[in-house]
Amino acid sequence: MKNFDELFAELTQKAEARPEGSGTVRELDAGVHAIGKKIVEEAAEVWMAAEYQSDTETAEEISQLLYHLQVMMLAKGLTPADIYRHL
Ligand SMILES: N=c1c2ncn([C@@H]3O[C@H](COP(=O)(O)OP(=O)(O)OP(=O)(O)O)[C@@H](O)[C@H]3O)c2ncn1[C@@H]1O[C@H](COP(=O)(O)O)[C@@H](O)[C@H]1O
Repeated sequence: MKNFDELFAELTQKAEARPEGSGTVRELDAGVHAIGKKIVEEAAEVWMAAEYQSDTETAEEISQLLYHLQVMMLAKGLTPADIYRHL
């Protein structure tokens, strides 16, 4: 189990090291447009899960949305601190 900051640190490291087989590297290479589409898709899955599926499934979809938001943060050079200052 990891928290938001720990996942961001892991993804930052992946973006720098570019290990073979990393989905994060693949997604970053696809660019902001593709990442944005993934965010919209995952957000819709959160909505559908919240209305029609279990709390566990909803939590899983939310985790996937958070992951893709973090990939977008990396693509744009944003850090968690850039986000937290708006919360
Ligand atoms: N937390 C996640 C995570 N959440 C979601 N996803 C990806 O987001 C997609 C969501 O799955 P879905 O079933 O909703 O989508 P799908 O349409 O079936 O999948 P695709 O065909 O779009 O790939 C999958 O492709 C997952 O690989 C994630 N990919 C990686 N992580 C974590 O990120 C870290 C780095 O991962 P890598 O860069 O792949 O090493 C690891 O700790 C992973 O656990």
